[in-house]
Amino acid sequence: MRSIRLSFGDTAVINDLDLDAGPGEIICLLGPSGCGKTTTLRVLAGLERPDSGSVEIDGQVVCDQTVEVAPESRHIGYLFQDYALFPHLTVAQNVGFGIEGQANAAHEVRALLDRVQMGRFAQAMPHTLSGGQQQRVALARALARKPKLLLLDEPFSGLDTALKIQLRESTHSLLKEIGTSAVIVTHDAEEAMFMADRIALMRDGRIVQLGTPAELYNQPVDEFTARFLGEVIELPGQSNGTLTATVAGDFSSNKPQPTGSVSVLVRPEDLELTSEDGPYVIGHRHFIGSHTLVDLLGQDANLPDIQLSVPTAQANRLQWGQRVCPKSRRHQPLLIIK
Ligand SMILES: Nc1ncnc2c1ncn2[C@@H]1O[C@H](COP(=O)(O)OP(=O)(O)OP(=O)(O)O)[C@@H](O)[C@H]1O
Repeated sequence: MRSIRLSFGDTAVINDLDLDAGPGEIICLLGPSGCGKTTTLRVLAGLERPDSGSVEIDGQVVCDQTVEVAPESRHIGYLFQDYALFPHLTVAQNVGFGIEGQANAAHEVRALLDRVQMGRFAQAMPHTLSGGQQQRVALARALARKPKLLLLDEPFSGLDTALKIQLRESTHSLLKEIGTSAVIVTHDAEEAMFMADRIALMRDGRIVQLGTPAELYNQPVDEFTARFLGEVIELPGQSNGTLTATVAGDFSSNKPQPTGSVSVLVRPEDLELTSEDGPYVIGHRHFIGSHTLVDLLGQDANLPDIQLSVPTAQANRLQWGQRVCPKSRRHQPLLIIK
């Protein structure tokens, strides 16, 4: 899609949005509630007409100022957030809906249901299925017409954590096996990192950053991206423009930096705890298995408390009130901000 703009009344919901998905590529639209993810998906599907811009699917313009191809003629599959299965049709009829007349339709339906491990439920009615089973049927139905592009809106929301993890894995494998390009909407950064080849992080109807999960996680363009993708620790620092000194060590960056008093953002896993006499003391420890979360209480007014995940064996050797110092494993910061 190119230069897409869309307003509802006076409110601009999509602002000049460009997005491409390569063959077989999985793109995740990630962002907070209301940033325009679902609307972007609906524009791709033809369920919403943009005020300007164009949409092309597999080399064919399906929407611009003069063209408007109907949703059913766009060769897309759409997996709705609530799955939207037809309640009065069986599982097999749901999957076969729209391909009934085609040669081999029954065989295709059976093969798809087997692929999503729902073969033995072919004659079941949707209301008798669990949420996870309904999701798999809806996925099979979305794939039945062999779409050029598959659109999935929050495909794992409303499922419990264990099932979500299992379905993410199986959906990812299936999409990669079939090789369909897909755009997935989610507000869950971990889910986006798991599923996506590239993530488009959105805010206020714009893409803030587009890149691989590792690029967004390790080289965020701004504080919003850094915090949205994972936990961040903020260390106060003094910068001369090239080198920034903090309690956890010196940071240098090849990008221009602000000078004077700054904040250095780092990922918690880039800090290690040393028993060196430092400006923090040990506070509460929260055992969570192989690691323990340790509260470090800043002993200086401008040093906020932080929490680090420390191997439990090391954490058990720490004493309440002991002075310690975190050290950075890397000299490259995530970001330096004023
Ligand atoms: N048909 C509509 N009429 C008016 N406003 C709408 C309409 N559809 C969406 N909006 C508004 O557009 C904005 C973006 O909505 P959208 O559903 O695309 O966001 P989202 O990022 O998918 O959010 P969520 O994760 O909560 O679903 C929101 O402020 C929403 O209230």
